[in-house]
Amino acid sequence: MLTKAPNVGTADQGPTPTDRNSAERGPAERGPADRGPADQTYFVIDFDSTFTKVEALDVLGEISLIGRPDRDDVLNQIKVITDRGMSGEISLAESLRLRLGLLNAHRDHLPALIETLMGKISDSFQRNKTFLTENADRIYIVSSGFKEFIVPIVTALGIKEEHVFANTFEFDEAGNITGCDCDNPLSTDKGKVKLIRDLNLDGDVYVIGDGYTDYEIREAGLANKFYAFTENVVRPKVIEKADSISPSLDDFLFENKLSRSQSYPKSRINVLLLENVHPVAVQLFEQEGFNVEIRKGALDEDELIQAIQGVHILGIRSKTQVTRRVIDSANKLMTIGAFCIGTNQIDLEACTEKGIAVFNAPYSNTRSVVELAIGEIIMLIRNIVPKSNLMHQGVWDKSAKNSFEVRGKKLGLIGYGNIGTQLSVVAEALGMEVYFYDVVDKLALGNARKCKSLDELLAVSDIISLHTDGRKDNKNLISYREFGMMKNGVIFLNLSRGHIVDIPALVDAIERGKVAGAGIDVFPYEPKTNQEEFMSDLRNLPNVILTPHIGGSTEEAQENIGNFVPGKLLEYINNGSTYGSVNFPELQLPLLKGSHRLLHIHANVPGILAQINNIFGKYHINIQGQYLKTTEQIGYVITDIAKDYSDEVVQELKNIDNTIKFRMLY
Ligand SMILES: NC(=O)c1ccc[n+]([C@@H]2O[C@H](COP(=O)([O-])OP(=O)(O)OC[C@H]3O[C@@H](n4cnc5c(N)ncnc54)[C@H](O)[C@@H]3O)[C@@H](O)[C@H]2O)c1
Ligand SMILES: O=C(O)[C@H](O)COP(=O)(O)O
Repeated sequence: MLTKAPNVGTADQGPTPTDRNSAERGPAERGPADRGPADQTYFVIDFDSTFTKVEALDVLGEISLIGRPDRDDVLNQIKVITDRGMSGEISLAESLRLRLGLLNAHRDHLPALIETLMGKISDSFQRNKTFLTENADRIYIVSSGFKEFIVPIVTALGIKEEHVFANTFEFDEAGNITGCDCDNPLSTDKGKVKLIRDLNLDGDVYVIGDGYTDYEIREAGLANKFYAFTENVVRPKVIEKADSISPSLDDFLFENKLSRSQSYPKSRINVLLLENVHPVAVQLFEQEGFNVEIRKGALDEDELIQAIQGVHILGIRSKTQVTRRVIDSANKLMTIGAFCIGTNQIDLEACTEKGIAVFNAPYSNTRSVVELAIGEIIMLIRNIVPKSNLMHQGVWDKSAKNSFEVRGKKLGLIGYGNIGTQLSVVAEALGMEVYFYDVVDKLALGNARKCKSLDELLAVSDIISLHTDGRKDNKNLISYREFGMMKNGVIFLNLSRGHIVDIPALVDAIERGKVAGAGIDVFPYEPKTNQEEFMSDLRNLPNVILTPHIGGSTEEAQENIGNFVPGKLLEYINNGSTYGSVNFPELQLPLLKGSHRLLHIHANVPGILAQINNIFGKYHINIQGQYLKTTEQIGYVITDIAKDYSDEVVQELKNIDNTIKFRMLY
């Protein structure tokens, strides 16, 4: 059932994963409680590389040095000096003096500088304008930069001008910047310390910045905590001094339970990508602000159990076995992306029971498999492999014996899904007669003929290609009996899943000449990494093409998958949409705008929706949109509500019997 209400729009939210059974106080539980700071709490915020993504004097140099032949060289010198000053290697006063000397800047350069900086405000500061505005009384910008450009930038986000403490430029009569006001403590070493001492803030002080001079405030005992801000720049020397690291302002606000734009800071979302997933996927997750860890090969069960701790999003390909033990031990896992078609390597039942949504890429590599199958069919029926091997040994064996055209041959496809049907069409274009057998009644494409049974297909085909899915029941689908039913000299291909073919039976059929040529891409056991030796009785048999599970391994397919799967995972994480999930009720949700979205995953038993709505009724909460979909095992209810609600509502929703997972998005 799907119920829907209007007026739901966009939002930029992170997830708030909460496992009902988890003892840990999860972020979802914090949502409505996250309000303003206690009285007499002050936030001291740095400007360059914290409030903005850049160092303003670097940008000023880019403007003021335009046309100078040594521009790049001078800019580089400025950057080096900035970094040395920021990490405490040289004094602040020295760093300022050196940089101003190199800049050759003029008053007329300032409007362009301000315009550039306006576009370089740190993303998380832009997102949290409401926090900055609502708490303007307690926020101080303290910087060794210059008021001339800081004030217009920070006041645009609600900061009070009188709370901006920074240097001021000195100009000569012609408007050239000649230096800075030397009486300002911020132009001197430990200037921020002097300033904060003079401010005499009466309460708790939290300092957020990327530089050593920010840490000095804490070192002097004038702040409760120093947060190293790493959204734009990571300075190891500063980090090692910090009480805490804030990869974004959202993270800082989350840590301090303050109201913020994201329900859960994206910088806290951990992604683990295994098996050489395409770099475009890494990029997509990083652009989103997630932490991404990548590993080249697959992991075994114990390794994965270790690696998955704290991971919210797992990305794998066909090799990694995600067993029930792995799922049971995953403490934060919300979703799994199979960067391939097959999902037989994942215990989907265990995932569903734990409320973990699984996605795959059902189409992105199908064409690649089809092309490889066609290529192999031609190579095998022409007996090319032995001929090529002989040529490498210097043997010239020109003959037409056992070499045939594919035109007019009968191709039997077992499994007529996304790959089987495409292969059917391409094979017909080459003049082959296509037969197929599928357990599901499928529409025949082109002139393909449907077989009533597997046996019928086995008996009629000159070439047999396997394209069934990897469900457990298909283990040894093709064994001694099936090879026995095939024509003598059949060409046999398996580019689907290794366990579907009984390898001893295949070896026997090849050795007896029943199978004249075989193309095998998938194996019951496959090496975990490229370093592991491939062991198989299929090695060194005549006219057998062995490939290392590369049916879908083309640049095009991998890039397509690398784009497709993160798209699905991000929609789920950011919006709750499950469209395309292989184990969850599928819901394509509208983007969220202006409301809070509560996502409730539960065992599919009667009465849960009524219980959820009773709670909303009890607390007089107006539902702006509600969506429900169920599968046999689970139900997924999404409710968009107005922002104002209490902790009790969340607690009661989580306490409903049979709740599997609950999270909130805003
Ligand atoms: N070698 C590779 O690199 C590579 C790449 C992509 C896909 N694959 C594998 O190829 C296979 C096919 O992929 P797809 O995208 O076409 O899958 P699909 O799900 O679209 O199609 C599979 C078809 O097989 C049918 N089927 C299942 N069991 C059957 C049986 N016992 N007898 C007859 N029909 C049966 C299903 O009804 C379905 O129509 C999958 O196993 C997939 O994992 C391998
Ligand atoms: O299921 C698939 O798509 C194929 O088997 C390809 O798997 P891979 O991504 O591990 O190569």
